[in-house]
Order: sequence, then C-alpha cells, then structure tokens
Amino acid sequence: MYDGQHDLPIDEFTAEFYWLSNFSPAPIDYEGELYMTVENAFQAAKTSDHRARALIRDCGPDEAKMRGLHVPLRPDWEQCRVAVMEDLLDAKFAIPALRRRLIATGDRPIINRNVFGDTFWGLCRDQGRNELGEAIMRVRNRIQAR
Ligand SMILES: Nc1nc(O)c(N)c(N[C@@H]2O[C@H](COP(=O)(O)O)[C@@H](O)[C@H]2O)n1
Repeated sequence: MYDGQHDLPIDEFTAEFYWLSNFSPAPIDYEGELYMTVENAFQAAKTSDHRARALIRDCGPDEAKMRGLHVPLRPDWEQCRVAVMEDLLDAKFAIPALRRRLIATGDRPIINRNVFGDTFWGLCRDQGRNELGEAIMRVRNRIQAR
C-alpha cells in the first residue's frame, strides 16, 4: 500500500531519523580504536596526535565536535575528509540494525538540513552541498547494489 512517503525527502536528522545523525550511537572501529559515534571517530581522524585522539574518543559526541576544533589538523585533511566520512559511514551502516533502517529509506533523498550554518555537510536556509547526505546516499546505493 502506498504510504505517501516513499519519495519525500528525509530532511532532518532528528526524532524518528535521529539514527542518521553522526551524533547517534554507532560503535565503530577506526584504525584499531573503538569510537561510540561517527562524530567521535571523524573528529579523531582529523589528527595523528595520539593524545588528542584519546581525548576525543573518551567523551560524548558534542564534546568530541568541540575538541575537534582544537586539534593539530593532518595536512591532507581538506582533501580526504569526505572520503574519511564515507568510510566511517560504511562502518556505521554495516551494523545490521542500522543497515536495515537505511535500506528501508528506499530512494528517499537524504538531506542534512540544519540551523547552525553548516553548508558543507548539510543545507542551511536551502543553501549548501549536503556532503553528509550525499555520502549516506552513496553508502545506501552500495548496500542496495549487493
Ligand atoms: N552539531 C553540529 N554543530 C555544528 O556547528 C556543525 N557544523 C555540525 N555539523 C557536523 O559536524 C561534523 C563535521 O565537523 P567539521 O565541521 O568538519 O569539523 C559532521 O558530523 C557534521 O554533520 N554539527
């Protein structure tokens, strides 16, 4: 039966779609260390400083986001950050329960709409690249193609 939603964009990573947020629980391995969310792993990936990584690993995702602002950035970060994000999302959506949820979104556009001005990873006031949403959709495409 048509549920009226199959082609509607998912455009907020809140409430029933909070699991799409990088801040939602998703234990993943990054370079041999366990991180409890994509956000923690992503912020740690910005740096090769082991002490900074450890501090980012052992806190919540909001704190990790803050701590990631102050790490010594690896020199190639601008060039590799989208690929790093996509690798972490591959790991997140390899978790069976999350993979099932992602598959259930079918072909719905996924848009990281936000109010905090992030026009790289999302859309703010209808402006932006939505790199996070695009990366999640590429992960979904790969899963669906298997
Ligand atoms: N909660 C939150 N506040 C902001 O101000 C943000 N820009 C975001 N975006 C998320 O932050 C991650 C990327 O971090 P960098 O800006 O590259 O350091 C990514 O998870 C975005 O979705 N979130």
